[in-house]
Amino acid sequence: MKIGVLALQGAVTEHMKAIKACGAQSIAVKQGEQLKELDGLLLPGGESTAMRRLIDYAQMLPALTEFAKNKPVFGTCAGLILLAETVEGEEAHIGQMRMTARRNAFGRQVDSFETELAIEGVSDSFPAVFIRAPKIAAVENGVEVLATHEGDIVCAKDRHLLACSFHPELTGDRSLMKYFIEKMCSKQTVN
Ligand SMILES: NC(=O)CC[C@H](N)C(=O)O
Repeated sequence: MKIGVLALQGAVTEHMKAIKACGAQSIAVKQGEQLKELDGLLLPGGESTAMRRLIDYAQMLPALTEFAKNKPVFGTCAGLILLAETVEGEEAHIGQMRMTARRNAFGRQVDSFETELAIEGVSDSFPAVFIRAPKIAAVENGVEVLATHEGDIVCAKDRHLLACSFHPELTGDRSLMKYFIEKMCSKQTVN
């Protein structure tokens, strides 16, 4: 199994390690061409505006959008924002996941926090690290809410697309990455 990590900016190395720890091959993706060989793609946390600029510079947006239409993609934090069909107050980016993202919904960098979350079908107590995290302000019909934090949606699944507000790569708990790789990438279902 080959899982790519969009490697233009953000928490790339940690995700590459997490993918390897789940028994898959991890590939640092810097060009659209590389997407062809992948079974799934991870969009890391970082800064979505910076990532979008680098995506445009590498002319990758059409290839990323095409990939996300029918292949498994997991967007974490800034990656969630890239995946969202609607981003409050700004243009969408890849835009394939049927939800609305609200950037920096949990405050500033100093308001970063860690909490234990119940994630449906994944874990009863997942250690979730929130760093200037977005929340999922709304989901459309058919999108499964997998986790909430104090009423806010922080993890959801839309067909072959998965997104979470927090940084799953920053702790040793690999259960969410395992879920993505084993349950979502190995099937290769096209809608
Ligand atoms: N840790 C993160 O990925 C933060 C996301 C960042 N605040 C953004 O809007 O892109």
